[in-house]
Amino acid sequence: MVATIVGQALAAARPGDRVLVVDSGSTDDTARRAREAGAEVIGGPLGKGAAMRLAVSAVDSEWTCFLDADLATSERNVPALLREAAAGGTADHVVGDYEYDHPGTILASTFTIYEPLTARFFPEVGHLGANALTGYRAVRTRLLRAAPLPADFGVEAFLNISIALAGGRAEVCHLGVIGSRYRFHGGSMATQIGTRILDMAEAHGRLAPADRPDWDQWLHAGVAALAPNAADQGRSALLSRLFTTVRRPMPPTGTPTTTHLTSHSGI
Ligand SMILES: O=c1ccn([C@@H]2O[C@H](COP(=O)(O)OP(=O)(O)O)[C@@H](O)[C@H]2O)c(=O)[nH]1
Ligand SMILES: O=C(O)[C@@H](COP(=O)(O)O)O[C@H]1O[C@H](CO)[C@@H](O)[C@H](O)[C@H]1O
Repeated sequence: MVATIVGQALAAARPGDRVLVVDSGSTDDTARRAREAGAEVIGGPLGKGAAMRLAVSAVDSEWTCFLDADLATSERNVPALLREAAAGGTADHVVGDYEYDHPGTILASTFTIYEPLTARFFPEVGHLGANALTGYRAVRTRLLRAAPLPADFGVEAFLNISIALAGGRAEVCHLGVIGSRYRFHGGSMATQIGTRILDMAEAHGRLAPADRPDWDQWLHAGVAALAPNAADQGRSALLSRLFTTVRRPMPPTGTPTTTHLTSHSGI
């Protein structure tokens, strides 16, 4: 499967570009297939963000384009569309939105975990399309070096938030219909996304540490609601369950502590 996206990247590449595949602890034939397709392959640790971090340390181009390995079909060349948007506009971060080839696909953790938490704690991120956690995006490389990327699936939430906080301008680029493997990660992906946002909210003084257990509980309950449920009969039942989840009240939030600010104020 990796050969498809490598072929697209090679077709989109310009002189000086590198097409890198980080083989992050895969146990299948990914490395060989990627090499045979024409990519440079570097061995890396398990974890999506860890793989992306390694790639960032290996490039020196102005832009870095991230592409998921499991693209099976697409109407147009995905990296070429991302490059075009990056080169032709004023954005620092191009977020690739796309249609799934299965029209019933519901991005459950995106809309029950990522969207509500980001809207609550980081409203400056704004709306980044229907698939804000997309694995297809281009970022100005200097913005990727400001802080190490988290090792897990919280990496896209981290990018959306940290680039917005740094004043980077995001733009959504439409990639058409993409066919890829879709799997439920047993809640671990949703937990990683939510935990990353809550960690960042605490680190940026937007969530008081004393309130964190209530938010962890809110996250935990949301993740539990995402698991496939035998009682769901079709898409409507699943959606209805997710809507109930989205509407559950968020914990009240106290004022984050600001003692470090007053102690430096000199007043
Ligand atoms: O340890 C990992 C896990 C994932 N990935 C990359 O992250 C993408 C998305 O992961 P996955 O397909 O498991 O998630 P999904 O897109 O189904 O939510 C994969 O295609 C890989 O390119 C990776 O590099 N290392
Ligand atoms: O499978 C998908 O399309 C989503 C997750 O969908 P959900 O909202 O968890 O159902 O995965 C995206 O988000 C991950 C975490 O940010 C990224 O790493 C994937 O590349 C991206 O496809």
